[in-house]
Amino acid sequence: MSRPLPDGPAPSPLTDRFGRVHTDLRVSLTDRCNLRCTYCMPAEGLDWLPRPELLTDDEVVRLVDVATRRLGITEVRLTGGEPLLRRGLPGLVARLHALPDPPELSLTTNGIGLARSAAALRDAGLSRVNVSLDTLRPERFTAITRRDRLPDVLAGLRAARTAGLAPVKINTVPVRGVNDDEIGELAAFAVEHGYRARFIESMPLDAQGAWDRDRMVTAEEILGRLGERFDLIPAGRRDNAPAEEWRIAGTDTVVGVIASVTRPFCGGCDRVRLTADGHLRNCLFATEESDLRALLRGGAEDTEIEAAWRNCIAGKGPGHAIDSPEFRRPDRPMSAIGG
Ligand SMILES: Nc1nc2c(ncn2[C@@H]2O[C@H](COP(=O)(O)OP(=O)(O)OP(=O)(O)O)[C@@H](O)[C@H]2O)c(=O)[nH]1
Ligand SMILES: C[S@@+](CC[C@H](N)C(=O)[O-])C[C@H]1O[C@@H](n2cnc3c(N)ncnc32)[C@H](O)[C@@H]1O
Ligand code: SF4
Ligand code: SF4
Repeated sequence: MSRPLPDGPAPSPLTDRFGRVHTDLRVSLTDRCNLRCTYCMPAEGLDWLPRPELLTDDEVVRLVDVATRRLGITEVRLTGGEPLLRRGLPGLVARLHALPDPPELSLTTNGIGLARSAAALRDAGLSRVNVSLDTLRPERFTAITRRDRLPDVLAGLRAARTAGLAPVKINTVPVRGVNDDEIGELAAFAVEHGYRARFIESMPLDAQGAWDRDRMVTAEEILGRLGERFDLIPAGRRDNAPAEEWRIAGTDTVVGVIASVTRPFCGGCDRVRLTADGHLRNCLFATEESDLRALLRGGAEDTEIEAAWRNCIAGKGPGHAIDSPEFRRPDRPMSAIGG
């Protein structure tokens, strides 16, 4: 939505050739991670970006400033890799919150370290947080993430709720034969503790290229599992958000399904992504990027950054083509794009 500015014209919307208006920016703050989820990256990790290649805090703030003042971006989600690994994150959040046209700020995290930082992040201006959790069973957690950190994640969830980073949403990627039998339990856990639960179809974006459609648990199956245990009342979809949502009858708990593969929502896509090394991507599955870091470090004016951004969005395709024979994985995996 266009908003008037105290010192200039309202930003003109960031519209692509299909008429989709982009208001949601996802910013990856690092490609590093302290977990090794099997559906995301290999046990040995990846060749992390060298630190000088990462955008500095000043550079992130400058790009978000341009995006909010000139391009109509209203929401910014901080992600990664694991964004809580970024040093001084509350300070960066505070700077983004203090911009002339501050966006709504949210965070997607694996929750490790959130127990320590939730209150500081809220005080800095973070609105809400989504925490990834694939199982409630310690041994299974270690098998899925290759790290023994379940208590840290649960403590992070509690701290986020206590800090009022609401709603706290849990993101679960069910994998057949691994944790798909826990869908009902995870939803019951959300009811008991006042979280929202979302179940995500896995996508061919793991770094090892091992994604297998047959191991992906479909939205239909997820809803079948939930339906065995609960009555679900449709709650619709919030604007262009990926999650279709239901309220669990007799509770205030909302559960969602993100069916990127079997029920793609590309027709309403309002997202653009900035990688940790400053490359703009018009789609999770984009095969081309626009190097904003080179512009920044070359001394570009705001107008040049704005033009590059609009040009990137102008080249956006209709959506992913996971089911097409021509489908080609992007060069970067999910953890390096910013999920
Ligand atoms: N295909 C596709 N999937 C997406 C996109 N954005 C998010 N997702 C999927 O949704 C999952 C959860 O993303 P989150 O980072 O929690 O963000 P979100 O669901 O947009 O967050 P809310 O604003 O709280 O609804 C990701 O892991 C992706 O699998 C997108 O633009 N395209
Ligand atoms: C890439 S992670 C980055 C943020 C943080 N490390 C986390 O796990 O929340 C963002 C989201 O992507 C999801 N994700 C990772 N690999 C995925 C895949 N192959 N398909 C679908 N979602 C995936 C994770 O479950 C998580 O909810
Ligand atoms: S899903 Fe998130 S926590 Fe898991 S390995 Fe990927 S980036 Fe790390
Ligand atoms: S796959 Fe691309 S076009 Fe489709 S919703 Fe995701 S980012 Fe948007």
